[in-house]
Parts: sequence; C-alpha cells; structure tokens
Amino acid sequence: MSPLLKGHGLALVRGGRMLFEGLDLELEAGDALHISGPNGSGKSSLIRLVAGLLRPAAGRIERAEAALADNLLALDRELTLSRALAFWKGPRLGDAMRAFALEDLAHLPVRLLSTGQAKRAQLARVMASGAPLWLLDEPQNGLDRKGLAELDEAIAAHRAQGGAVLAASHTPLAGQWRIMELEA
Ligand SMILES: Nc1ncnc2c1ncn2[C@@H]1O[C@H](COP(=O)(O)OP(=O)(O)OP(=O)(O)O)[C@@H](O)[C@H]1O
Repeated sequence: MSPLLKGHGLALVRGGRMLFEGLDLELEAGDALHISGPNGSGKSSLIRLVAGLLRPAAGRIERAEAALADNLLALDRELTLSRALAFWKGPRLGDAMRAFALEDLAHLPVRLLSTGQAKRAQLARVMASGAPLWLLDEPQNGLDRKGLAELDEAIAAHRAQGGAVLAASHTPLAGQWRIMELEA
C-alpha cells in the first residue's frame, strides 16, 4: 500500500532564513507524527508546506487528499455553523458534528462562537471532509477537557479507519505518536 504522505529532502526558507533542510517524512495508514520544537522553529510552516500552501526550496512531496486545520477557521463567519460546515460538502458532516458536540450550536452564526467552540467547528470540518490525511496545527488550542477528549477520540478513530495525522503541538497528544523535533 502506498503511503498517505511522503516528503523527501524537504527544505524551506521563510523570511530569508532556512527553517529546515534535508527533511524526510513518511506517513502510512494509521500513522501519526507529532512535530514539536521551539517557537519559530517552523512547525506551522511545515504543516502549510505539506498542505501545498508554501513551496519547498528543495525536495518533493507526494500525498493523499488532505484536510487542514490551522490558525484560520475557514468557515464563513456570517453563516450558521451548520451552513458554514455544509459549504465544504464533506461526506461525514453528521458524524463530525456529533463527534465534537456541535449539534446545539448548529443554528448559531459562526461569528458568535467562542474560541473553543470555533476550534471544535474547525476540527469537525476536517473530520467531515473524509480526507485520509489530517494536517493539524495546534489542534488542542482553546479546547476544554471535554473538547480535548473529543479530539483524542476523533484522532484515534481516524487512525483506526486507515487515516493518518500530522500535527504540530507544544503539548503531548494522546496515543502513540512518532515525534519529530524541529530545531530553533
Ligand atoms: N509570512 C511569513 N513571512 C516570512 N517569515 C515568516 C512568515 N510566517 C512565519 N515566518 C517565519 O518563519 C519562522 C517559522 O514560523 P512558524 O510559524 O512556522 O513557527 P512555529 O514553530 O510554528 O512557531 P510557534 O511555536 O510560535 O507557533 C519564524 O521565524 C517566522 O518569523
């Protein structure tokens, strides 16, 4: 079976600085890779590179369909949550709204969501997409204890169903993760 993500010899320059070079990545079905490292080391940049939003200075990336949750919500603030999520036409919208306990918020405009509610909505968008590769930048930010448990459960279920996860985070994530530490 071919990997869901394969990056070879990746180098990335931002703001005139080489953030990393010679970086190899491989994720197969069920895998999870936790990118850690100090502020400014390039964790978010690596996630955006894999998403295709940045170009590598060197190296190659091949990957399956991916869904990204980064610092942009990517939901229309003026629509109700259910309509904003439906815009993405994900095959698993109902499951995702239940997984992140969003049913009671479905009729609220996105702009009224709290920080943690918005994070849950963003993670639900990723889950609803049905994409096999999840790219998560600081997925725990803003989540309360229940939200953290929902996230852990969603990731475990995604992996069990043959998905893979690449996550940047300052805090440990539940379950078995490979860890890649970027240097300052
Ligand atoms: N749009 C940009 N243009 C130029 N440089 C940028 C841009 N965005 C980020 N950088 C620089 O790239 C470097 C890596 O930033 P990045 O956000 O990837 O780090 P990070 O490891 O995710 O940090 P943190 O732990 O603070 O979230 C930093 O030096 C940052 O200043």
